[in-house]
Amino acid sequence: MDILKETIAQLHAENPNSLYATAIVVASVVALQLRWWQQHREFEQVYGKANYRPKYNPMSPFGFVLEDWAMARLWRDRFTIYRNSKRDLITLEPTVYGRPLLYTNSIEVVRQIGGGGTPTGWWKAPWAQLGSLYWGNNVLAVNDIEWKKYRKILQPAFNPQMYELVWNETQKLYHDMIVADQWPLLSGQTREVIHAQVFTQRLALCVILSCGFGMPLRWKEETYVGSERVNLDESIKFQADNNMLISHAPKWVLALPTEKMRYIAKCTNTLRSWFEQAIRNKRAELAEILEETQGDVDENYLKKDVFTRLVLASQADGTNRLEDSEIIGNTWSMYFAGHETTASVLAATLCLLAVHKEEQDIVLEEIQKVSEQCADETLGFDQYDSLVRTRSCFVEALRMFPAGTLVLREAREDTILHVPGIDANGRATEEALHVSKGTIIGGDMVGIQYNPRLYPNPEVFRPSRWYDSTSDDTFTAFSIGPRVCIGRKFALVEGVCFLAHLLRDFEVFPLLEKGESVEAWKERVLSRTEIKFTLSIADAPLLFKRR
Ligand code: HEM
Repeated sequence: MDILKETIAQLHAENPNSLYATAIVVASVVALQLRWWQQHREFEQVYGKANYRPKYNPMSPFGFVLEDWAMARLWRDRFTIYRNSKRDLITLEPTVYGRPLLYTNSIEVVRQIGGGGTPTGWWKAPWAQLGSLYWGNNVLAVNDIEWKKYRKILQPAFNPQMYELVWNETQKLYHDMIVADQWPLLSGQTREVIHAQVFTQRLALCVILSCGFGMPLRWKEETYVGSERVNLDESIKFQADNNMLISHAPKWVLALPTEKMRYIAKCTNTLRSWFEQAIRNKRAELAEILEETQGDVDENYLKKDVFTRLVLASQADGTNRLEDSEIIGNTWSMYFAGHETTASVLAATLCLLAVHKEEQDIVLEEIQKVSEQCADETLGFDQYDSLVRTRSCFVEALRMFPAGTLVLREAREDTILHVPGIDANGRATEEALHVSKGTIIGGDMVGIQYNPRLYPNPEVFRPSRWYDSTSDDTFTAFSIGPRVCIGRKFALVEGVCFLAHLLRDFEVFPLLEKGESVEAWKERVLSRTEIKFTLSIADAPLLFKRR
């Protein structure tokens, strides 16, 4: 306030006409404040007094910059924010900046809002998708006919052949990693890893490149692209970490001559060159195949991988045709959705197993038993279904650290939501809540995974909750309904294969700092997350001992 007064006084001194300017500034501030106040009043009239008051709207740029996307606070308060609400829904009213919105920790509500394939009901509002639309329209960000078109192009690539490839590629990369990074080979030898994410991210990048895009990469292979001499892995990571800034900041901010902005430009150019080159190469490959087969291309080739299908669609006629920007947008969304997410969950699984020796023993017993039934003890994709306990550890870690944090939707019309809850006598209830057009709701994936109605004692790492899962739909952290994660099985196969190989060869322990107890390690590692576009465990310091 003092700064405002000083600025006004200075303006007056320098120029008497500044009175008009001052009046305009003050009127704008008052109008904004009134608008803010009116929005909040209307919201309270419809949905009742706020249950939760963070400073900023979690999805706003302010929330992102000033409070680690304010999601950090939702993570910190995950055991308490829904406690005083009788229904699995709260009203969240920012006290400093941003529109009020609803938040839910009910998977049943997510099922109702999670569509996006119809022109009515709930949708992914374009204002909330700026971060995902930077590279072009894509399946993650759009709605209605466009979404259906992308999903129809991409879905056939997610087939048993692809999952088998994911398994084989993960297995190959694991062995590559052991040799290239010189992991110990003699029993009892150890390896200290300060950030397990370094190798889980490399794995996830190589697997998505190979199985999603048909571009195999060896563990140590360099991925320099174009003239900028920036590594591809690094560019993707930097882009993802700074996505909010890149997609929301005005052009002049990105052109500022600071080190960070120059590096952002380099990473963006690297990725753009890579996308353009990849499209050119794929078009050339397709032309050759069409010539060789005289247009009679094998059905399996047409389902081959996501990238082939996207480039093929750019040669289609009519409404199914894709522009280059749509190929790039969809390629980016696959990278983004399929890379960091899986890598984060793998790191979290290893951390949780490091401090739950009893669970590690259960998994080892399963892996050894299943291996014994294989020729040469080589685990193949056929064994995936038998590794139930290994998969359960991955899914339980995903529950505790849900990499996809938010299913965000806006009501396109007045509608009714059926919201579950529990009454004062502990009986299950269901409320029909009238929701007005324009209301925003966040399907809070952290809230859902820690909802005691869905997962009793949610703070406990208990993989056995998943032993009897007969349907993938029970893995709620991948969302639910028509817009369920398209890469769900891809991530599960990659995670299980890598864990089965690593845990068969190595015992994992927490890597303690000097004088640190295991309890202190748990506090340092398991209670801190990093939330950018995805949620991940902040650090994963581990010690691996060769069995
Ligand atoms: C553990 C790993 C993963 C987690 C936790 C995860 C989580 C999610 C969630 C929660 C959604 C719903 C988002 C929304 O509706 O707003 C989603 C959608 C999506 N995911 Fe995943 N995902 C993972 C791995 C993958 C992989 C490996 C791929 C690709 C190979 C992928 C591709 C996608 C795509 C394209 C969508 C958009 C689907 C649509 O809207 O139709 N994800 N994911």
